[in-house]
Amino acid sequence: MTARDETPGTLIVVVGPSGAGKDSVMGFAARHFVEQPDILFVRRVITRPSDAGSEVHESVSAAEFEDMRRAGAFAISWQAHGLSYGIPVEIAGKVASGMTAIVNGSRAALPAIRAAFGDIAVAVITADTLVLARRLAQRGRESEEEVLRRLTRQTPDILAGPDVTLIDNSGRLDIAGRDFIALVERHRAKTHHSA
Ligand SMILES: Nc1ncnc2c1ncn2[C@@H]1O[C@H](COP(=O)(O)OP(=O)(O)OP(=O)(O)O)[C@@H](O)[C@H]1O
Ligand SMILES: O=P(O)(O)OC[C@H]1O[C@H](OP(=O)(O)O)[C@H](O)[C@@H]1O
Repeated sequence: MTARDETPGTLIVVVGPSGAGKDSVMGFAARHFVEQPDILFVRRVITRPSDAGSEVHESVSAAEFEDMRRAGAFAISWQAHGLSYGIPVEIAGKVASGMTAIVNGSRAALPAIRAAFGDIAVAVITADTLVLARRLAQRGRESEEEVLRRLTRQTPDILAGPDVTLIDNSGRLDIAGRDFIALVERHRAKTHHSA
């Protein structure tokens, strides 16, 4: 019996290079699944000001983040780009109770996320390198230097694996968004069948 058979819900972890459109694709799906009680878009805790970017997150200071981490507030936490990110510990219980939870993850933290949650689904959002560069420059959230660091960030190769689905967002957002919605629906159907 696999962990998926034992766990009614699924954690869908969205990863991919900076600028590929993880937040945009998740936002598209969140509008589609609005008021669906079994679908949860996880609000991350991040040491980033709340007015930076489109992601709705809980913004905390570095000291507050460390206090929360020590108190066991996170199912998993990681660091990247000089920031700390945490997934609230309550999410594990919600997945165990049958919800389909969707979170913006990290390629580098995938092994730790798998270790914490067991059987997960991974959605890799990709886009051509030139598209990434253009989008990050246009978004304007980071300095030119930081954009360059993001474009050249070295991460483990996670494109293969039975739990991995690739979604190309080089083109229109609604095309990638619908592919992602279909992925969520597939996992949701598994939950309903095992109930
Ligand atoms: N399909 C698309 N077509 C045009 N612009 C897009 C598309 N998808 C995303 N964008 C834009 O590209 C920029 C990067 O998107 P987004 O912030 O969603 O990426 P991300 O993968 O979450 O990046 P990061 O990891 O840096 O947070 C944003 O300004 C967004 O509006
Ligand atoms: O490069 P990898 O390890 O995939 O991801 C590192 C971090 O970068 C992105 O965060 P942000 O929202 O752009 O700050 C991701 O969401 C992740 O938390």
